Amino acid sequence: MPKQTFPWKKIVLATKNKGKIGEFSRMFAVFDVEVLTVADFPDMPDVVEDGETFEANARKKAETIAQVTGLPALADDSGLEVDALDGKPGVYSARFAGPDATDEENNAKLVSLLRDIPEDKRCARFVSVLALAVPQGETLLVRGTCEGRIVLAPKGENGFGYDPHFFLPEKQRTMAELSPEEKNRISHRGQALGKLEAVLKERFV
Ligand SMILES: O=P(O)(O)OP(=O)(O)OP(=O)(O)OC[C@H]1O[C@@H](n2cnc3c(O)ncnc32)[C@H](O)[C@@H]1O
Ligand SMILES: [Mg+2]
Repeated sequence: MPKQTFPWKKIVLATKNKGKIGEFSRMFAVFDVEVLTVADFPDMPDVVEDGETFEANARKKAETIAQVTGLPALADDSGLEVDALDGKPGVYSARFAGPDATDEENNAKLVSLLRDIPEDKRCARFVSVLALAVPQGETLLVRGTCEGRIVLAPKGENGFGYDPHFFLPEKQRTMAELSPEEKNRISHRGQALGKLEAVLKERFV
């Protein structure tokens, strides 16, 4: 199948998260663009995610990497919002259990906080904000969400992060039980990339 045209020849993924890189690589395979990551460049600065919103952090990551590489850069700032925890962990999802927390530690903290809350009160959503920064021009921001609920027992081997604890009622499976294609079709990241694609089509075709 011929690849769909893309406004640029190259794009840099401004993320160090292997799970995100895997998902984006698959999603970008339909476009005629070379996908690079920060690992392809020596001496990339570490971006401090000190914003109060997903938008602020995504913008900072994308603009920093676009500036140092001279290429369009796509960043994703994402996380989990649990209603019973007043939207936590939110922008702190990666560091929920501490500054260098692993996925396992973050999941253990999530489970410990929700243990006494009945399952029908454990509504949650994944949020992904994508920022596309181009060397000249305004940064584009889009937001995608995916609704579900938190289960205490992890299930599934796919995905990353909170996926084994994120249950999708309409699929009757956790996010980690979906194939990579299925996850991309319904996920917060897939939704956000769809919106970005629509904005790019409007601007550049
Ligand atoms: O900042 P970068 O380098 O992109 O990588 P990161 O892992 O630090 O990413 P974030 O700052 O955006 O933190 C998002 C956290 O939310 C969680 N998360 C985001 N998307 C997820 C998904 O699709 N499935 C499960 N957990 C996800 C995951 O634990 C991440 O550590
Ligand atoms: Mg991060």
